[in-house]
Amino acid sequence: MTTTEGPGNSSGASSTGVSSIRSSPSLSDLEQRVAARRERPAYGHDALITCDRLVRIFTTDGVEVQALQGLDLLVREGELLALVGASGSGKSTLMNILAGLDEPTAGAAKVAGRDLLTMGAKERLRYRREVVGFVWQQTSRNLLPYLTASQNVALPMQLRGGGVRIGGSAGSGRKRSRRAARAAELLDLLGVADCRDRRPRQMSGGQQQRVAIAVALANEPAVVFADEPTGELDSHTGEQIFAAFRTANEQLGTTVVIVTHDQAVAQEVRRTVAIRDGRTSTEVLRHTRIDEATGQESLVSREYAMLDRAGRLQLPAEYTDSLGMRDRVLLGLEQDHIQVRPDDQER
Ligand SMILES: Nc1ncnc2c1ncn2[C@@H]1O[C@H](COP(=O)(O)OP(=O)(O)OP(=O)(O)O)[C@@H](O)[C@H]1O
Repeated sequence: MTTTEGPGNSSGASSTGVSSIRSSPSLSDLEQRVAARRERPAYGHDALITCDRLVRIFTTDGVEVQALQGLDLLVREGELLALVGASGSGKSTLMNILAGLDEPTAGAAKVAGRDLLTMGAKERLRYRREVVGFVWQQTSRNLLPYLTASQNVALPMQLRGGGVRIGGSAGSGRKRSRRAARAAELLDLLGVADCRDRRPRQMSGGQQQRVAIAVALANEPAVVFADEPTGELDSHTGEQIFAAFRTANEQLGTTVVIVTHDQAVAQEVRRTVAIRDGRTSTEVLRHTRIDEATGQESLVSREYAMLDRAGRLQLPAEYTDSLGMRDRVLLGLEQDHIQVRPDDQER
C-alpha cells in the first residue's frame, strides 16, 4: 500500500481514527452540505465594515504594485480595533479606501450599508461628511489653521446642514448655537474644553489631535478611522490621544479603527489585526479573566491566524523560518487540528 502525505491524504490522520471523516460522502450528505451552505448568511451580513477580497493595484511608470491582495476584514459595530503591519503592508491604502478617498481595483467594501465601489461622487461626498470621520497623522491635516477649536468642530456640522450663511435669520442663529453647544460638549468630553477659543498654532500637538477627534465625531459618524494618530507625538501624549479614542468608543458608542505602529496602543485594545503583504494575516483578541478564587483580574490574549474563504492561511514568518519551511509543506488532518510540517523529501 502506498501512503501519500499531504493535503487530503494524511497518514497521521488515518492512524488516529479520522478515517470516518474521510470516507466518501453519500449523495444525501452532499445535498445536505449544499443546502446548509445556501442557508448560511452572506459574508459580513452583520458587520459594520466588510472588506471582501479587496484588491488595490497601483501602476506607476508601467510598474504594478499590488498594495492590497485580496484582503478580508469584518468589523462589528461598537468595536475599537487596531490595525498594525510593517511599512508598505497596505494599511494606509486600506484606510484611504474605507475613508472614501480612493477606490479599490476589485473586491467589495461596505461601511454602514454603503457600497464603496458603486458610490457616485455626490454620495461619496455625503459619505465622507456624514458616515465616517477621520483623524490623520499630520496634525496640520486635521484642522483649519485660521479657525478656533470650536469653529473647527462646528464646521462639519455646518457643511452637513448646507451652505454657510452670513448674517442669517433667527433660525440659522438657533442652529449656530446648537452647533456651538455640541462643539463645547465634545471638546469637554475629550478634555480640551480650555482650547475652545484657540487656533491650532496656539495648541500643543496632543491638544490638536484631541480637537481633531472632536471634529471627526461632530456629525455622529458610524465609524472614525485614524491613520497613525499618535505618530508625531511622544509616548505620554500618545497615551492621552488613545484615551480620547477610548472615551469616544465607550461613551458615544462610536466604532473606531486605528492604524498604529505603537505597540503600547496596539496592546490596549481588545482586537488587533495585523496586515501582511496586503492581506489580513493574524489577529490578537484580548479579554479580562477574573480568577474565581482570588477575584484577581488578568488580561488574556490569544493570537489567531486568519483563514480566508478559499482556505488560504498566512503562517507567521517567525514560525516558518524557525523550521526552515518554504515552497512546499506537509499537511495532516488530525482529530481536532491540522498539522503543518516541513517537507522531509526536500533536497
Ligand atoms: N499612490 C500610490 N502609487 C503607487 N504605489 C503606491 C501608492 N500608494 C501606496 N503605494 C504602494 O502600495 C504599498 C502599500 O502602501 P501603504 O502606504 O498602504 O503601506 P502602509 O502599510 O500604510 O505603510 P506605512 O506604514 O509606511 O505608511 C507600498 O508598496 C506602496 O509603495
